Amino acid sequence: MTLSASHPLMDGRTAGSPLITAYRGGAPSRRPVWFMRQAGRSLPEYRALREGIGMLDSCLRPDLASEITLQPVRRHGVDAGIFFSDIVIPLKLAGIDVDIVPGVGPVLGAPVRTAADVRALPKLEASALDPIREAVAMTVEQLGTTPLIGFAGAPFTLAAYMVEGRPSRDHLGPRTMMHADPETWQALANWAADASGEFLRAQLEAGASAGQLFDSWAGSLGLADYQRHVAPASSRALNHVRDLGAPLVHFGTGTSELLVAMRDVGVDVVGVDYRLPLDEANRRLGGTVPLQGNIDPALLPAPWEVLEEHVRGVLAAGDAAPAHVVNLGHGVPPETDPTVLTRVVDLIHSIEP
Ligand SMILES: Cc1c2[nH]c(c1CCC(=O)O)Cc1[nH]c(c(CCC(=O)O)c1C)Cc1[nH]c(c(CCC(=O)O)c1C)Cc1[nH]c(c(C)c1CCC(=O)O)C2
Repeated sequence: MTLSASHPLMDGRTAGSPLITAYRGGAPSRRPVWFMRQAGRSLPEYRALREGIGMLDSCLRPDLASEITLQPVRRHGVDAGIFFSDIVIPLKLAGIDVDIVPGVGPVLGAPVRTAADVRALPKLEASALDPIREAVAMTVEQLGTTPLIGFAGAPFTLAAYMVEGRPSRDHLGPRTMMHADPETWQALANWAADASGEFLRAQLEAGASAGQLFDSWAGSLGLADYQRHVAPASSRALNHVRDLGAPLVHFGTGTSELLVAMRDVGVDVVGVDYRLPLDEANRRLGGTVPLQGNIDPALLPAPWEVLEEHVRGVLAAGDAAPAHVVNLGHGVPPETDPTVLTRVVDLIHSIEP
């Protein structure tokens, strides 16, 4: 463990928090809850702050990134902040031409498709991550005993954007490359692993108390492809931070068939999307790890009675796991009424852990 003695996980601020207790498989004082994409367009205070400022620019201004991270913690009383940034920030900081186009997602100036393209990828310099370190440090200062979760994109999800050059449905480009030119694929996946790993390490060292690897698009892969062409790179990304001793979470969507393989890259907690009930996910994992999930975002606009019954069902299914951190099965949809999220948090906290 090389976190400094004044790190929130080391100086007594967050180690006993409900989130970190549950991530470590213990019995928390209340059932912890946070939401993927809790910061963002569902909040009017976010839209006001972002007025006229590009998404990636806002991520690289420490004062803005910090304030946006804190907004949902103040409003909803969730058990964690998730650092406001994006999985493509390490690409941007390495000098790659990438932007986030509103309503579309990450778009690259030039896709990365050949061995020469991969060889020409720039190295992410440690000093380029300074705005990230500064934003995290400002944020944990304000968060006090509430832990901050750092994150990074998993190599497959990042490489999917890099090969396609933009969001795609089926991720044919990267899935072709891993078979047609496995050496180039491996070099690209390793580049992405190292960039993501360093991005996550910067957040953890600067004060984040846990880390989540997002492999949002891993569900487009069969198990054999995942194990052979993807899992080693995901493990390599996490090798950058394992010595720090902070709990690590692994999440993807459409990954019901991949849960065991995703655990086996070496994580403490598995995130489950909305497709698989948590008791079944726990059965597939043999009761080995705490689970995070999995309120269906589609139910957030449903009548309260319908949503409440669903949330209670998620908690009951989560009881099967060694420990449970409540989340959504994917991110908060931008049109979500934020008062509903606060009500969900209050409901969860009112129930015996
Ligand atoms: C696939 C992925 C991306 N980025 C991310 C993932 C993995 C998680 C997931 O599956 O959702 C990760 C991410 N992106 C963002 C966060 C912040 C923390 C959080 O609150 O969860 C996190 C953890 C902010 C963001 N990242 C983005 C927004 C929206 C930007 C805006 O406000 O206009 C936010 C708040 C942009 C983004 N960035 C990306 C997409 C697909 C988009 C949406 C594009 C759109 O619909 O406009 C790539």
